[in-house]
Amino acid sequence: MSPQSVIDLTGVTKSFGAVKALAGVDLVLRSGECLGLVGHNGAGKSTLMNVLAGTLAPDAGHLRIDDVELDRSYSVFRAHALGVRCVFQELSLCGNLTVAENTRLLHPRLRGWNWRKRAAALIGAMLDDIFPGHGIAVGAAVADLSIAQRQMVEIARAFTVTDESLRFVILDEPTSSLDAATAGQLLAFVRRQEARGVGVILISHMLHEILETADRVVIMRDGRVIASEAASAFDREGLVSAMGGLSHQQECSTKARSPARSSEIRVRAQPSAPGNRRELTARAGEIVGLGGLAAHGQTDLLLSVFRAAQRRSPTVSVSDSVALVAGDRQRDGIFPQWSITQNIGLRSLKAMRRGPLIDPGLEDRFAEDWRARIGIRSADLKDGILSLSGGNQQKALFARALGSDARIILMDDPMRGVDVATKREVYRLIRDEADKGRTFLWYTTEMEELYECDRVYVFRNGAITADLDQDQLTEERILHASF
Ligand SMILES: Nc1ncnc2c1ncn2[C@@H]1O[C@H](COP(=O)(O)OP(=O)(O)OP(=O)(O)O)[C@@H](O)[C@H]1O
Repeated sequence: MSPQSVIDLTGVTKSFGAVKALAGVDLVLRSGECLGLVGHNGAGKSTLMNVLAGTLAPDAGHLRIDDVELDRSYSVFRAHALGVRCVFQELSLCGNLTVAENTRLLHPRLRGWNWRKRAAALIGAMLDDIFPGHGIAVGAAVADLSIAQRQMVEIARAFTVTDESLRFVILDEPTSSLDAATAGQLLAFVRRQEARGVGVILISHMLHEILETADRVVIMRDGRVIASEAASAFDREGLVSAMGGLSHQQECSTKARSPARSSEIRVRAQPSAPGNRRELTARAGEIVGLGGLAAHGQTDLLLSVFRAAQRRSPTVSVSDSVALVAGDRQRDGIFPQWSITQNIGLRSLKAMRRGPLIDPGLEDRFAEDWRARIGIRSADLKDGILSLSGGNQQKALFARALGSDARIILMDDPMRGVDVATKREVYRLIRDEADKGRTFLWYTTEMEELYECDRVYVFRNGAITADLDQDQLTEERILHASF
C-alpha cells in the first residue's frame, strides 16, 4: 500500500428537508491513521460516513481519494473497489442468510463451485483473528445470533479481503453492543490494522475508547467540524467540554445513593440455567443492575419478567405493570413506518384515549413533553422515526417506557449510541423515578452504568454468579464473577 493514501472531503453539505445534517464539512484521513470522530447525537457523524461509504450523495462538496476527484457516480461499489469499507451503526446483515452467505454479498468473487465453504473459511478466519473464542457458527442464520454476535460478524466481514485491497475502514459505533472484553479485542485489532497501513475512522460515544485508540480526534457539532487535534491533546473532561456537553457538576451528581430499602418486592426471578442457585429480587424504588459478559442470560431474564407480567410463570413472579426498553432497537424497539410521536406514545395509548379513539392533541403534547425532557433532536415529531439519528431513536424508546404508567421498567442495554450528555440526563431521570418508587432492572455492558445501580447481579452462562450491593461493587468483583 502507498504510504500517501489519503481521503479528502471538503465543503460537504447534506440536507434532509429542513434539517441541515452537514453544513460544509472538511475532513482528511491518511492511511495508517486512526481518526476518532465524536459529537452529540444528531451532530452529523453517520451522515458524513454515509457520504464517504457511497450510500448517500452529498448536496455539494468534494470527495477525493488519492487525489482522484470522485464525481456523482461515486457509489458503494466504487467505494468498495477503492478499498473503503463501512461498518454501519444500524447493522446491515441479511437475517435470513447465514454468516457465510452474508460474506458472499460483499465479495462477488466468491462464486462457482464450493463458494459457501470458501466464504465460511474467510469469515471464520477473520472472526478468529479479531474475536478469539467468539463461539459464532458461520453456518448459522444471522437472525438467530444475538445483537452482539451480529455486530461481531458485521465488523469481521468489513475486514475480509478477496481480490480488492482494504485501505480505509469506517467503524460507526462498533462496540455499542459489545461487552468490555470483546470491545478490547476489537480495539487491539484496530491498532494492528493501523500498523499495517489501514486508515480507520472510529465513531464512538465511549470516549475512553477514542482516547485509547485514536491518533487524532475530530469533533462535530450541528453538522460542522469544530475541532481536529491530536488525541494526546485531550483528556476525557477536555473532550466532553470541547463537544459542548455537560458541566463537571453534571458529571458528578448522578452517582447512585443507597436507598432506604423498601420491603415491597416487585420482581422475583430464578434464571432457568442448570446449576443456578440464586434468585433475583427487585424492590420498589430500586435500580437493579444485571452485569456480566454480553449474552450470558441477562436479556433472557428480562424477557421472562416481561412475559410473566402477562402470564403466570413457575420461575418468575411480577407484582406490577412493566415496560421494556428493547436492546435491539431496529428489530424489537422502533416501528419503522410510524412517526416519532406514534413511537413515543405507543405504551401510553390508554391515557390518551377520548372515547374509543386516540386524541391526537394529547398524543402530540405527550410526545412534545418528552422531546423537551429528553432532548430528542428532530425538526418535526410528525416525521418518521427513521429520520432520527440512532441515538435520538434510542431516546424515543426511553421516552416511551418512562412516559408510561409502568411501575417496573426493564432496560436491555438501553444506552446504545446515546451521547455522553444525554446519558447523564437519563441516569438522573432513572434515579428520580426510582426515588418516586419505580423499579428498574437494567442490563448493561458498561461498567460505569453498573455503578449507577443500587444492587448488581452478575450473570455467567445463564446463571447468577454474584449479588453485589452498591458498597461491595468493584470492577474486580464484577470481572471475577463474569469469568
Ligand atoms: N434519512 C433521514 N431523513 C431525515 N433526517 C435525517 C436522515 N438521516 C439523518 N437525518 C438527520 O440528520 C441529522 C444528523 O444525523 P446523523 O445520523 O448523521 O447524526 P449522528 O451524529 O450520527 O448521531 P448519533 O450519534 O445519534 O448516531 C439529524 O438531525 C438527523 O435527524
